[in-house]
Amino acid sequence: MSGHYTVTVLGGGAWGTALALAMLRSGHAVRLWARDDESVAAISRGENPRYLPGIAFEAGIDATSDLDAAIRDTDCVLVVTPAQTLRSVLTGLKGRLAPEVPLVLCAKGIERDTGRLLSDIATEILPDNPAAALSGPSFATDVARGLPTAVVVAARDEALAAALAIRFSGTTLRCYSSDDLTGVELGGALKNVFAIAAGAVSGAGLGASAQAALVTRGFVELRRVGAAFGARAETLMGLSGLGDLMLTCSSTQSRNFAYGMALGRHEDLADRPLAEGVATSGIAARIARERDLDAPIIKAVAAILDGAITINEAVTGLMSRPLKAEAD
Ligand SMILES: NC(=O)C1=CN([C@@H]2O[C@H](COP(=O)(O)OP(=O)(O)OC[C@H]3O[C@@H](n4cnc5c(N)ncnc54)[C@H](O)[C@@H]3O)[C@@H](O)[C@H]2O)C=CC1
Ligand SMILES: O=C(CO)COP(=O)(O)O
Repeated sequence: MSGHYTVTVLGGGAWGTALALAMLRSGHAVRLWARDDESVAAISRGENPRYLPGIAFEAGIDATSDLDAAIRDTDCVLVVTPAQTLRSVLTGLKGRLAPEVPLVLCAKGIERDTGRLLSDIATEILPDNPAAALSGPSFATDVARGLPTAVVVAARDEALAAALAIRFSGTTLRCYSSDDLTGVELGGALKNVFAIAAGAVSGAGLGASAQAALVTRGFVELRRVGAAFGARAETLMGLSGLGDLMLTCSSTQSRNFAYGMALGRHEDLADRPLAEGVATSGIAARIARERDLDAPIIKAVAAILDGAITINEAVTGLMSRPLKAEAD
């Protein structure tokens, strides 16, 4: 896996910038496409004050707002815009991106209107480009600062996943590989819903014991939903699943956890940073209903966000469910 490799990152937010830096530090030529000139100029200067305030980074990312220039003769495209924008971003690549160039999906979510996983959207729109996903416990600020981080790169083609993981890994980013694309995608998408729930428990002052119970039972739901999608249990016990739950269900650095905290404290929820779990909770609850899956926490988060129930009512509902064996 040696030789010159060009990586294109689509998205100039926190995670796009951090991954571009990680790719640069792994020795690749890196282009970053952002839709606004302000971000392009800032990233070229070595900063991204809007999304990574206070972090100065090395020069070397070739930032541009010209999509064709960004994808020309590239070896790999990392798609790092929010999950609900993936369809429009990939549609913009149609007829422009060379076939066979892998698409590495780095957002964490499920399409709100269709319930589709991001790799399904990619395969629908760009069937000639193999889809992969990168996920795991990784705050953009940590990665941008060069702190040690481990993630998983998944593709249905095991050899592709392994090749990408080797390419992407560097001294501070360690990439494991997996052929369980569905499991890796679901782990990343659903942990955001549980992070909102954990944040709400914290914000509402319900105690550390309740928070631990919530995350543990959330993990059970993740495994149930995962099984319905054909995800492997061991994948969900890995970095994109348990690992990301541990990170984002316990840290105010997580935007989803912080969103939940604000919810629990009855703070204003307008104009907050991106919290992917908001969109994912509604569609995940719908999927659970349609497939008759036992997912009370997911459904409670969706109902709270819809304004259908309060946090107190959700807690009462969860605590008064029929008693049963833990393993059921
Ligand atoms: N920030 C983090 O620590 C991590 C984020 N992620 C995931 O990465 C994805 C992106 O998150 P962030 O970069 O953190 O969000 P962000 O809010 O920091 O940045 C989003 C970027 O996408 C751009 N964007 C939005 N809509 C667009 C469109 N239609 N076309 C082109 N560009 C568009 C925005 O201008 C902005 O530059 C999310 O799914 C998130 O869950 C995953 C791991 C870590
Ligand atoms: O996915 C993340 C870390 O792995 C980032 O979490 P937030 O989007 O909640 O900030």
